[in-house]
Amino acid sequence: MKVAVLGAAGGIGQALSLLLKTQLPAGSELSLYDVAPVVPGVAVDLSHIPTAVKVEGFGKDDLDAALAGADIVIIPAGMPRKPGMDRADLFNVNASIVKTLAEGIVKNCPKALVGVITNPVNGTVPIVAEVFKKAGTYEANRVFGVTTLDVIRSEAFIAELKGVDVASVKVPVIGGHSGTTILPLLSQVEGVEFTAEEVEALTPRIQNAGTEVVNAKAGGGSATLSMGAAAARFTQSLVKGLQGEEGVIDYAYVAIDGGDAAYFAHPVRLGKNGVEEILSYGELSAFEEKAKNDMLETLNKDIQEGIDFINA
Ligand SMILES: NC(=O)C1=CN([C@@H]2O[C@H](COP(=O)(O)OP(=O)(O)OC[C@H]3O[C@@H](n4cnc5c(N)ncnc54)[C@H](O)[C@@H]3O)[C@@H](O)[C@H]2O)C=CC1
Ligand SMILES: O=C([O-])CC(=O)C(=O)O
Repeated sequence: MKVAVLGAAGGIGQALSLLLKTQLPAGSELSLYDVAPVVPGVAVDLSHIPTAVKVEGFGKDDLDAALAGADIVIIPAGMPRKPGMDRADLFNVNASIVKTLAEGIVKNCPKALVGVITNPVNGTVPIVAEVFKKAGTYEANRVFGVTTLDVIRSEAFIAELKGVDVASVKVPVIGGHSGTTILPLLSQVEGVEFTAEEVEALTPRIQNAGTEVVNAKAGGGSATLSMGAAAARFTQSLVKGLQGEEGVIDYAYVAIDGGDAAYFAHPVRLGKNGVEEILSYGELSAFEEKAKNDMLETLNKDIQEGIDFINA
């Protein structure tokens, strides 16, 4: 199993790479790519951790070698937010970074499963898909926007609010990955009940949790450690699917035919080809149904911006 992390020297990239070095199956290869000159050092540093995962670092001119034969590519490359910015404000800088990296994937590992972390995820996932379409290598089941941070935050906040064991909390989160497009389905959380007031307070807390971190870091970036943990958890789901494990279900922002929008976070069953089945997110409460309908205009605009970036 070869896993490539593109943007591996950054805040998320380093946290994720550390977790992958300690969690990937024995015999895996971890390929670290970044344009920052520190990346070979990150690889040497990680290589001193005694696990059976081989780590190699690749600098800015070595994207081809970093990607050659990769089974999974995770992309946290790009600029993070500062206080006062929306994720959409990152589009201009990050769109071209994601485009370049997607072109590298087309050339070197067109069958890889690709997890996009770079914001704005609502628009960067369509960019990857459009690059693959242009090259004739697109398979919708292999491209994912990583929304796991919304899921793990929901788990943490609910366990804290309700005083329950966090390991027992499971929270579906659907939609996109910015503001109101993030929709936690609190009505479906088993074993806990929420009052209407709790739903009205907790839903925006989850939607604005990224901003909570951006403001607390006061200009020093956005979530990196929790995102590293989230991305490691999602990568493990992809790995388990590739290894043929049965019943691997996770949430991700994926292309949907005839769904709420062209891309929408759903529960998906993962397997040897990535998404084996897009599962229904089930019944929504009246509050959730309204929140879903209200978000679609923003989400569709974000998606179109990504599509237009490649095709305009
Ligand atoms: N999907 C999600 O839930 C989340 C997404 N993010 C996003 O992840 C991205 C990265 O965030 P951080 O790691 O905090 O930023 P960072 O600035 O710490 O790291 C970004 C890394 O990307 C590298 N990079 C820039 N251009 C590159 C290129 N063309 N090829 C390879 N590497 C390149 C930089 O050298 C740097 O090492 C941001 O866009 C941020 O908004 C952050 C948190 C959560
Ligand atoms: O808020 C940001 O800019 C980073 C992010 O996507 C998150 O933490 O959910």
